[in-house]
Amino acid sequence: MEKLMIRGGRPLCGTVQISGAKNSAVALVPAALLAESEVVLDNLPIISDVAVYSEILQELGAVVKRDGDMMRIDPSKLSSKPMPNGKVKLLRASYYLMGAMLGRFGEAMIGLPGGCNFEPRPIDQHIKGFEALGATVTNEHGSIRISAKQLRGAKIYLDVASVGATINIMLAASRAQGLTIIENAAKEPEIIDVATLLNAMGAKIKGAGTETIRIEGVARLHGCRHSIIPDRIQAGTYMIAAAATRGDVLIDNVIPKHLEAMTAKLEEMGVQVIEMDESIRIVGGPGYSSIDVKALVYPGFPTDLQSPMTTLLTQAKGVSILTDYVYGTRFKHVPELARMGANIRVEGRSAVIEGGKLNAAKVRAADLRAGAALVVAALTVEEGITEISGVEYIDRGYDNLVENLRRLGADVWRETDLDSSS
Ligand SMILES: CC(=O)N[C@H]1[C@@H](OP(=O)(O)OP(=O)(O)OC[C@H]2O[C@@H](n3ccc(=O)[nH]c3=O)[C@H](O)[C@@H]2O)O[C@H](CO)[C@@H](O)[C@@H]1O
Ligand SMILES: C=C(OP(=O)(O)O)C(=O)O
Repeated sequence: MEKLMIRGGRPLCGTVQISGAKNSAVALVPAALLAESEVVLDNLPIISDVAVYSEILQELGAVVKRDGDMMRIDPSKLSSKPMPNGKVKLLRASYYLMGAMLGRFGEAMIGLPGGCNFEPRPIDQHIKGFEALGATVTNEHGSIRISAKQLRGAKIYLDVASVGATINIMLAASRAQGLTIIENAAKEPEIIDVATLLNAMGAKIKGAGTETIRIEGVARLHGCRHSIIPDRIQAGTYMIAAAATRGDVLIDNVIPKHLEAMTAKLEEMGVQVIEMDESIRIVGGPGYSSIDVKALVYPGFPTDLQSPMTTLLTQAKGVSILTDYVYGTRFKHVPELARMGANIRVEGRSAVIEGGKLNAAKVRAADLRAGAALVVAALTVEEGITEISGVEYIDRGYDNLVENLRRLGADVWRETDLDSSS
């Protein structure tokens, strides 16, 4: 295992290129399994979640070729195979194999997903959707077995606007007989990206990005070429890091519309945000005001930016309150920030943050965005070196992090974490 070493105190300055979105990529790669010929994905992020997914696809018999940010997936020789354990346990989004394999073969046997377990993350709405489509779903020793002689379109109301359930139902329903209507669907941009890919493969999906999605099932899907949308969470993290270090950073290859909640909150604090067509410039200032933030489903402030935003709020004057209405206990970054001198208390689903300087410390990333919060914190520290272990979580979602930060002037490097290997 490795750890990140950061000597902070330098304002980030320059330009950073944002890669394709993790949460799109981990859905688009399994979506390709529904095609009967080659799918080419461009602008894929180089992150461990995608690397693991490509290994899973090869175990299932797909031919996968990767060249930088491009991946060719030929699923024509794919076979239906149970995947109870192994790599599916390494990432959360392995649940998309359920919808993809069910759509392609009428059956799937997949182990329960792994990934960042910052709190219990049920998949009851995914299962409710598969059952509504006519599948039988059983839990066998921690694996989900799903089978259907013939998937049939249905009207499905989601109790919560779940990103994963919306996409999983779209995947399976693309190959069902007749019309599926998802009500109270999630509206995240990654859902539109998946629908765009599926439609390019021959699916008939309308309404993605709204709360009602209509999917007219088709008999077969074919290959295509698709470019993945930019990662709004990665972009938001760099926006936060630029503001926290009082820097001046141009964040390039973004869709500013996807970052409206982030932009609004930064402006409210007193950060200068300049939006262009495909980039956003952040100009930090000497002092920021405390604010309240509510993490909500899209287009609200994203829960995936809640942890790094907590760090930024330690740099504001006074008391800020950050409430997470999506994941009410996603606060594993808080005790680690406290080791760095932060004054934060968790009350119910809120973090109450009092502004103040942070110190260097040895800290541990317990999940992906908790890791991002610690990286931003370390960049603000004026004296000493912060050591962040648990880098494997950060590598799940940040393409080229160390190089990007170095190009922006940060003093950051990786070292072998001898403590974790002993
Ligand atoms: C791979 C991927 O895209 N991950 C994202 C996805 O996760 P994921 O798709 O797992 O998150 P969901 O949108 O499903 O979860 C939203 C809320 O619904 C609840 N819920 C969800 C499903 C279900 O069957 N039952 C249920 O109760 C969850 O506990 C949570 O409180 O959306 C989350 C919310 O934006 C993000 O934090 C994750 O980065
Ligand atoms: C929670 C996240 O991802 P996942 O759902 O893949 O664990 C995230 O990206 O912040």
